[in-house]
Amino acid sequence: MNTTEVALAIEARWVIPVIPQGVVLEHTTVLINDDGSIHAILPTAEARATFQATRVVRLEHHALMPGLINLHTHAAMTLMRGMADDLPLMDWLQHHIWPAERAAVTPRFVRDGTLLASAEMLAGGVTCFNDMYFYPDAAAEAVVQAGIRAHLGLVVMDFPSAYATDADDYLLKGLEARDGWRGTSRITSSLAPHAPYTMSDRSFEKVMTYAEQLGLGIHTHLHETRTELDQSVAQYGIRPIQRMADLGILGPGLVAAHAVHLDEAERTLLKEFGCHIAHCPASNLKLGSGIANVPAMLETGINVGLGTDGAASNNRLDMFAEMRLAALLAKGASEDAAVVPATTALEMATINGARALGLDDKIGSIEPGKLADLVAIDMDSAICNPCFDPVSHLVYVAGREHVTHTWVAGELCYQEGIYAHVEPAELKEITTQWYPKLSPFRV
Ligand SMILES: CSC[C@H]1O[C@@H](n2cnc3c(O)ncnc32)[C@H](O)[C@@H]1O
Ligand SMILES: [Zn+2]
Repeated sequence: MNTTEVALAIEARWVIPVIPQGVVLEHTTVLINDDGSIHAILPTAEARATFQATRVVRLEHHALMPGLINLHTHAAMTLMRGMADDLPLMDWLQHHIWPAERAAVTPRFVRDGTLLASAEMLAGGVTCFNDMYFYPDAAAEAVVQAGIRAHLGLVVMDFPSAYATDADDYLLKGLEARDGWRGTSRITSSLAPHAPYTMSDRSFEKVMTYAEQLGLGIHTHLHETRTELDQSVAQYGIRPIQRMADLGILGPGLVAAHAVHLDEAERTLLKEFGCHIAHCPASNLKLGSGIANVPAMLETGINVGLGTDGAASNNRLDMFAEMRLAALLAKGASEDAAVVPATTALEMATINGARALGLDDKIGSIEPGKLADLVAIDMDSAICNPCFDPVSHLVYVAGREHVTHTWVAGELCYQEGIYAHVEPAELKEITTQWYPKLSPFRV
C-alpha cells in the first residue's frame, strides 16, 4: 500500500481536540506537515497504515491537547515575582511596582524577564501569551529565542516612564517596534492602552484611530477593582465601561482584562459589542480585587478566556492553576456545582483565548489546517489513575508538572525539562543579575 509522507506523527493515548466540543479521541495520531500545520487526525492504526512520518513520538499514557493560551500577561514581571505581596492593586502599583519599573525597566530587563516567563510558560503547556509591557521590541527578541507564540501589546498611557514620555510617544515607539517583527510568524500585535485610570479620553481616541487604520485589536485592564469604578464615577460621572462605550472603544477587537465588577447592563453591553474578557482568577484573588461572575458572563454569551496576569501579582504563570481556580471559584461563588465544568474551563484556556486574539483560524484547537501548537500531559502518574475522563483530570487533578512536551507550530520547544532554545544556565544568570537591582524595592 502507498503511504503519504508527513513531518511528524504524534501518537497519543488520548487526543482532546477541544473542537468538536466535548470530544475525547482514544489511541489517536495527530499528523503534522513540514510547515507546522496539522495534516490529519486519525485513529493510530489507520495513521500507521496510511502515513510515513519523518519523526514519530509515541505517547502511550499521555493526553494531547491544544497549547494553552494565556490571555493576559506582563511577561517581563517575572523579575519582580514576590517583590511586593499582600497589597491591594493601587497601593501595589503606585507605591511599589511603578517606582521599581521607573528605576529598573530597560530593554534588557524586558528581554530577560520575558525569556524567563517564556520558559516558565512553555514548561507549563502555554504556547501563546497575550502580553502588555514596556519595550515590546525587547519582549519580541525573547519570544523569538524561546520559540513561543505571543500577541504583543503596544502599550499606551498618559504617564511618562523610562520607555516613553506621553501617549504619542508610546504609540510611535510601539508602531516602530511592530515594524521590526513583521514577518515573524509567531508574533502578532495589539494596541494596549493600560487602563481607564491612566488614559485620557483624547489618548483613547488616538488609540482607536490607529486600531481602525491598522486593523489591530485592543488589550486593556477594565473594571478590575471597586476603586477604579469609584474614581471613574468621581472624575467622569460614569463607570469605565460606559466611558469606553462613549469613546467607541467597545467592539469585537477588545480584550478586557479582569472585568471583576460588572453589572447586568455592562455584561449585556460587552456581549452586544462582541468584546472578550480575560478572566484572571488568581491575580484577582491575590490583589483582593474580588471574584468575577464568570457564570453570568458565559450565560450572557460573552467570550471568556483565561490569563495569569504578571508574575508579580499571581505569582505563577500557571494556566493549569487558572483553569482549576476558574472552575472552582465559579461553583463556590454561585453555589452551583454545575457551572464552569471541566470542558468549559479547558475551552476558556484554549479556543476562547484564540477567539479573543482573532487567531482562532490558526490556533486554539486540534483541527486539520490549524497550526500544531500542542501539549502532552503524562497521565500515568499515581494521582491521574484511574482515569475515567481525561478532561476532568486535566482541570481538577493534573498540574503543569505533568506537562512533558510542548510544540509550537510543530516545533518541539520543550521536552521533560529541556528547552530547544533556552539554556537553564542563562535563566539562572538572569535571575542572579537582576535580584540585587530589584531588592531595594522589596516590601
Ligand atoms: C504599561 S505596561 C503594563 C503596566 O501594567 C502594570 N500592571 C501589572 N499588573 C497590573 C494589574 O493587575 N492591573 C493594572 N496594572 C497592572 C504593570 O506594572 C505595568 O506598569
Ligand atoms: Zn494586568
